[in-house]
Amino acid sequence: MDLLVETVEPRGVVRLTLNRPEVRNAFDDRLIAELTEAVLRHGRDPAVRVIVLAAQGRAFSAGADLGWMRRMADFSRSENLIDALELARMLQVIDLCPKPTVALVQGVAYGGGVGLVAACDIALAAEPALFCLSEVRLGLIPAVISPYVIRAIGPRACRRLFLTAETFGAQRALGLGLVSDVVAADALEGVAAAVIAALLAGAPEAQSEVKDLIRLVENSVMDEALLRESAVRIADRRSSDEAREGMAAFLEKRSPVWMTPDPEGEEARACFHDC
Ligand SMILES: C/C(=C\C(=O)SCCNC(=O)CCNC(=O)[C@H](O)C(C)(C)COP(=O)(O)OP(=O)(O)OC[C@H]1O[C@@H](n2cnc3c(N)ncnc32)[C@H](O)[C@@H]1OP(=O)(O)O)CC(=O)O
Repeated sequence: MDLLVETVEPRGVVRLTLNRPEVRNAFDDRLIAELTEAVLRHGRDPAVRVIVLAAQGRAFSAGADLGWMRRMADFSRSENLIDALELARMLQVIDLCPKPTVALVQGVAYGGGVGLVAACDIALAAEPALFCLSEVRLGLIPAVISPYVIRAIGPRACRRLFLTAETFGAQRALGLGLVSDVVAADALEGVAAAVIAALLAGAPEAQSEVKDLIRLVENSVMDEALLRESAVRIADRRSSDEAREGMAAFLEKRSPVWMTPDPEGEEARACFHDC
């Protein structure tokens, strides 16, 4: 399997591991299809609370598989377009996933690998991680990844990094906003566990709505309609079951009990997580 899919502890966490270490986890059409399907399926599953994206071996991802890209070069324009749209869809599915996504970047991320990092909500990078938007050195362009990378680090930094294709380390990635944290290599799993615990303590529907709201703000100009929309959302949220439970738990000095639908969809099930 090019993608390992595991349900791991604590309950509610799914770990997706890129598993093509022999090509530094470069993704071809098969891995793209597997990753897209896995994120879609687990993103819809009410029992899943957090999706972790990790990688096997010493690289996080060398981006698009250049053997596959080279083969595609001999196909027609429309076949290339269909193929490129699948790559674009994979990033969009990760970006729009209603569950929090956490990338564990333990090694190099090149080209499309940087796109994967940028599309996740949270990215933890281990010190040896190296990043490169290498496309122009290959005569390619960072195209389908650009919306996510430009959103993460802004157009000024993108001009520098897209045009020079220079490599940069985890600390610079942190300064640019490409990753959320930099940790020592041997601390990556421990920090990930702490972040996952914090995510599990939050209310699932509220987290999904937060992601939606961030997207709305990112895609809007700061106008009256946006201010009103954000007010409408919190007004509605206050009376939601989750908010009632969260506020009651605080006032009663206890941990909240988040309700999630049964995985079979038959009955509501209480899901308790320690804060
Ligand atoms: C998404 C879009 C575009 C892209 O993503 S374009 C691709 C961008 N990626 C790159 O430029 C990375 C190219 N690879 C490297 O520079 C290096 O391999 C590395 C990632 C820095 C790792 O170096 P290391 O020394 O650890 O490993 P090797 O170079 O010896 O590679 C081992 C093995 O893996 C093969 N390989 C590496 N990367 C790829 C790749 N991207 N595709 C296919 N194969 C790859 C390499 O050839 C070696 O194979 P051997 O058979 O063992 O020789 C477009 C958009 O945004 O729209």
